[in-house]
Amino acid sequence: MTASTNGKYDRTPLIAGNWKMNMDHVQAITLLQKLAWTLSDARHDFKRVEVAVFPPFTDLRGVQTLVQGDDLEVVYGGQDLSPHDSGAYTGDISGQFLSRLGCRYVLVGHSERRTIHGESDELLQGKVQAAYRHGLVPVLCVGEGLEVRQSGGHVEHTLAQVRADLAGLDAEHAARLVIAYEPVWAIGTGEVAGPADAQEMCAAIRAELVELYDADVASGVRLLYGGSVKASNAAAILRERDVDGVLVGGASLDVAEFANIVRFEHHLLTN
Ligand SMILES: O=C(CO)COP(=O)(O)O
Repeated sequence: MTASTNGKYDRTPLIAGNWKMNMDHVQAITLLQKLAWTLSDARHDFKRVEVAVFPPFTDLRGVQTLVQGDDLEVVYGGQDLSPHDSGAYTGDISGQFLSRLGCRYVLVGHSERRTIHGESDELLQGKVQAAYRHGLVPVLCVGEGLEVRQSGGHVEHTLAQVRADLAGLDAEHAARLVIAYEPVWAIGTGEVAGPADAQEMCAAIRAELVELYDADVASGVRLLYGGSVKASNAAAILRERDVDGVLVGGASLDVAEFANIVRFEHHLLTN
């Protein structure tokens, strides 16, 4: 256990807000400023619980300027990146650009990219590698759809994604990885996987990382849960042993709600 942990976790919890295709660059500044004020009023300790936001690409320059100008401790990342570094890839964004904008993280393989844009595991493998080439930490998103869940194949399905997307990644890089388990049936639906479901999958992913790498690597990787997370259910999910954070969609657009998720420890103490 290190000084930066919260006393219960071996890994610093990460509370991340995926804004998806919401908030233009003007709205983004207002949202982030309010979030920073709210957390500062609450004396949030960002070293104990890390806070990250994933705004649309067009917001990132403004976010960078605000974070640097006001010395904010919120970190940020891109929602996607190209597997390539530069060239004739119209509409794509290089990890180099994200890195230059001060991003710490980048989402890779969000289910909306996998389904709407048909992103394959082969492509995602290239994106994971590209993230590391540019000094970004990938937040690799995995998870099953409703049919797979109903057939009981959710663990094997999700682990197969982990294996495929991490193929060729060495232990040194893998140790810094973040993986988000986001069951597709629980995203934006109000359906939330129970804490036990989140723990089941996170434990299975951690065990898979022991197989793929070793126990040291596996114990350092942070595993998040995502899918209809709100202030009212976050604390129970985050209490689970292998769940090290949450990736929040809709609720991250509401400052008070998101701030309460960030302050889940407070809920653990008071509820
Ligand atoms: O996809 C998600 C986060 O990446 C989850 O979205 P919701 O929290 O809106 O269900």
